[in-house]
Amino acid sequence: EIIRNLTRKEVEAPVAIEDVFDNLIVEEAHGMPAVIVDVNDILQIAETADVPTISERETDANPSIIASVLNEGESYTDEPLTLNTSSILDDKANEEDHSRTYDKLYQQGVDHYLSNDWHQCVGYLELAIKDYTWYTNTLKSCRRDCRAEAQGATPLAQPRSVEQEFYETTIRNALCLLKCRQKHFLSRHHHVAPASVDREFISRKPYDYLQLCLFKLGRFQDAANAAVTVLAAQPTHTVMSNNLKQYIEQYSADQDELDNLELQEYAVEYVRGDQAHSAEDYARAVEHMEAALTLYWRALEDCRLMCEEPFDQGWFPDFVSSVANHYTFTFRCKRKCGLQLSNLYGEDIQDFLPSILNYLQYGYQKLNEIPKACAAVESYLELLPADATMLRNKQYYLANYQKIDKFFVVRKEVAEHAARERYEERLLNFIDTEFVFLEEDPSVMMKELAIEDEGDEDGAFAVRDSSVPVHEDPQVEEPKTIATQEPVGNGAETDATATTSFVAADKFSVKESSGAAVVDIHDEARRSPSLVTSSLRSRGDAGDIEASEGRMLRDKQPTAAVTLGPAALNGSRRYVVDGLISDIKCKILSALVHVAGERGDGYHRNVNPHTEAEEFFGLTLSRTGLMVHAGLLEADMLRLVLRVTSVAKQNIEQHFELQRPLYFSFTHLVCRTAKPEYYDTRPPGDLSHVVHVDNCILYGPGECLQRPPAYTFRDYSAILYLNDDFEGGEFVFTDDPQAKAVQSSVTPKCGRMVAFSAGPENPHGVKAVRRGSRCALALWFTHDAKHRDKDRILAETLLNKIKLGEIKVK
Ligand SMILES: O=C(O)CCC(=O)C(=O)O
Ligand SMILES: [Fe+2]
Repeated sequence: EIIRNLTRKEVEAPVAIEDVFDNLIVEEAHGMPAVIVDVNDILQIAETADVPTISERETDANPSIIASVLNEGESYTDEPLTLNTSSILDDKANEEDHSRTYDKLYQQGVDHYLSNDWHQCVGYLELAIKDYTWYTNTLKSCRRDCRAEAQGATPLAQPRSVEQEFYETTIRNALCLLKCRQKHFLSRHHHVAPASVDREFISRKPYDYLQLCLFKLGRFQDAANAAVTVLAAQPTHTVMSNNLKQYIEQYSADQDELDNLELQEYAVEYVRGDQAHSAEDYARAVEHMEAALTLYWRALEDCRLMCEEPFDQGWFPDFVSSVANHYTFTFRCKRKCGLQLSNLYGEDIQDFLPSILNYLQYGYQKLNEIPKACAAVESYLELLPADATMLRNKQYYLANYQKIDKFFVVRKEVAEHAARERYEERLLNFIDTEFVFLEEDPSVMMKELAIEDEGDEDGAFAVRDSSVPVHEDPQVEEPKTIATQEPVGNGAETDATATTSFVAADKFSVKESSGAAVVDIHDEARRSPSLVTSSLRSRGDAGDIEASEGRMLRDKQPTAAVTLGPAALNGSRRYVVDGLISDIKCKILSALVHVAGERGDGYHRNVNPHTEAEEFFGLTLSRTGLMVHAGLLEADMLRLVLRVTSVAKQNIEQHFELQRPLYFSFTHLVCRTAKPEYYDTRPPGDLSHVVHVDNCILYGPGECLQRPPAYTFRDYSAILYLNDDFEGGEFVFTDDPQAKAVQSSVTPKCGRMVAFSAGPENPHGVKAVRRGSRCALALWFTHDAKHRDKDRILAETLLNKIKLGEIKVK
C-alpha cells in the first residue's frame, strides 16, 4: 500500500517502477522491510544501480501490484506488438506429451513476464495452467481409482482383523498409486514440483501474472477474467479488485461477460440452475441443481483426495504418532473442502450445500413433484435442523398434502455426508481439546497432533477457520476448535511491577582514555571487573570463549531445552528453546546495547522503525566491529556476540535437522524501551512491531510479496531474549494484522529463543512494550551463500588480525 501510494503520487514515469524495484539494492537491516521504502531513495538508487540481467532479478516479482501501477500511469499502446511465437508453438506439443512440467512452464512464463515479453508470457502461463489441470486431474483419478481398487481387492487371507484389513488395503492402495503414477506420468513420475509452486497454483498466482500479460497485449476481457479467477481464490486481494475495476471502467472489459476460468462443473450447473430458477423455469432449475448436487459430491471427494499430500512432520515421530500426525494433517485439510467449494466467484455462498436442496424443494414443489420436494426438505433439515424457514416449509407440506409423512426421508448421499460431518466435527474437537493438556509436558510427543497445517497460514484460500461449524446440529455440542481457544503461550506472565532496565549508570564505567571513551563492562556486582576480558586475556587464548566459558563465568551454563514445539506454538516450523545462554551473558549483552548501541542502529538509522512510543536502541556487528577497531570497545565484547550467535545457529541447525549449510545473514542487538510520555496513551492492542513475515512483504491475508525490499533470501529467523524485567512485549505468532487473535505467544526472558522459518508460514509481531526495556539478539539466516553477512566476515577478520597482532587495539 505504502509503496503503491508513494509511487502513484511521486513518480513521473511509472513504467520505470518495475526496474526500480528490481534494481533496488537493499541494505539488510531489521526484520520488517516494508516501511523502509522512501521514494527518493528508490529513485536515487534506481539512477545509480547497475541493471541486473534477467537471471539475477527477483523471479518472484509481484505482478498484480505492478499492474495497478502501470494501469495508473502508463497509457496503453494499441500498436501491434511484434511477436516471436515460434518457441511457444514448439511447446504446443507439450499439451499431448506433458514432458514439460507445469512448474517449469510457469517459471518460463514468469521469466517472459520479467523480460516484458507479454506474448510468450501468456503462451507459457496458459501451457502451465493446462498442464497443472491435467496433472491434478490425473492424480485425482489415480487416488480415486486406487482407493476403490484396493478396497475391492480379494483379501490375502480371511478372516482379517480390522487392523489387518486397514493396512492391507493401504498397502494395496500405495502400490496402485505407484503404478498409476508411472503409467500416466511416464518420465516425470518422479518429478515433484516445489511445494511453493503448488501453493501458488492453488492460490491462482499464475492467473495473476496472466492478467497483467494479457492486459499488456490489449486483451482486456481475458485480463478481466483472469483477475476474476484470482479473486475467486483470494477474495481479499484488493489490488486485484482494483485491477478488475479498472479493466471494466477504463479498458472496456464487459462486466456481464466476466468469467471465473477455473469454475468447476458443479458450480457451472449451480449457476445455470440459479438462472433457470430466476427465470421461473423450474424444470430446468431442478435439472441443473440435481446435476450440481451430483457433481458437488464428486468435487468434494476430489478436494478431499487432494489433501492426501506429503507432510513434513518436522520431527521424527514413532510409528503411531507419525500415522496419527499425518492423518491429522490431511484431515484438517479435508475439513476445509466444504468452505472452499462454496466459493464460486470470490465470496462464500453461505450454506452452499443446503441452498442446492432449497432450490430443489422449491422447484419440485412448483413442478408438483411433492415426494421429491419432501425429500429435499428433509435433507436440508438434516444439514440445518434448526432452520426456522425450512421447518415452516415442512409444516406447510404436511398441512397441505395428504399422506406425505413417508416422503420426508433424507437423501442417501446427504445422510452419509451429514454423518461424516458430525463425526469429523467430534474428532476435530477431540484433537483440539485433548492435546492441549499435553502441551504442558514437552516430552509428550503426541502433542504434535494439534499442529495446524501450513496451508492455513498461507491463506491460499480465503477459507474461514474451522470454528465455523458446517453443521449446526443443536444436539451436537458446539465444537470447540483451535480458533476459540485461548492462545497457548508459555504461561509465564510478565511481572506486573516491571522495573526499568537493570542498566544503571553506576554499573558501567566509561573511561576516558587518551581522548577516546573506552567502554568497559563490569560485572553487576563489581566483584570481577572486566570480567569477560581479563580472564580471557590471562589465558592468552582470547579467541575461544566457549572453551573458557565454565571458568570465565561464575554462573553455570544452563542446559538448553526445547520448551515449546509446533503444537504449543501452533505451527510446524517454529520452536522455543530455553536456557540457551546464561544470565550473565544476557546482562552483558543488554548492557552492551545500552552502552555501545545507538538509536536506530540495525534499522538503517531509522529511529522510529516501528512505533514512536518506544525507543529502538540497536547495535549491529558492523558498529561493534568499528568500535573495537577504533579502540572504543574491548574485542572480547565482539567475540562474545559472535560466540552467542553461533550457539543460536547451531541450535537451529540441529533442531530443524538442516541438511544444507546455513549462513548468518544479519544479526543485531536491539532494546525496545517504552517512552514514559506514551505510558498512558497507547491503546490496548497496540504493537511494538507490526505483524509481518521476515522474508516477504505481507500485504494482505496470505499475500506475501517475495520481492525486494523484503529480504527474500532469509530462510530462518531467531530472536534470543535477554531479559524479562519489562511490561508487555510478548512475541506473537499471528496472521491477524491487529494481532488480536494469536496462534501463540512467547514471553521473553533471558536465554529463551524463539526460532522459526522465515516464510509466510510464520507471520509474527510484538506486542507493545509498555514499561521498561526489552532487549534481544535478533538473528536471520540464509541457505544462500551469496547473502552471507558481510559485516560478520569483517568482524571475524578483524578479530583474527587482532589475534595475529596485525592490528593493535587497546
Ligand atoms: O523482537 C522480537 O521478538 C521480534 C522481532 C522481529 O520479528 C523482527 O525484528 O523481525
Ligand atoms: Fe520478524
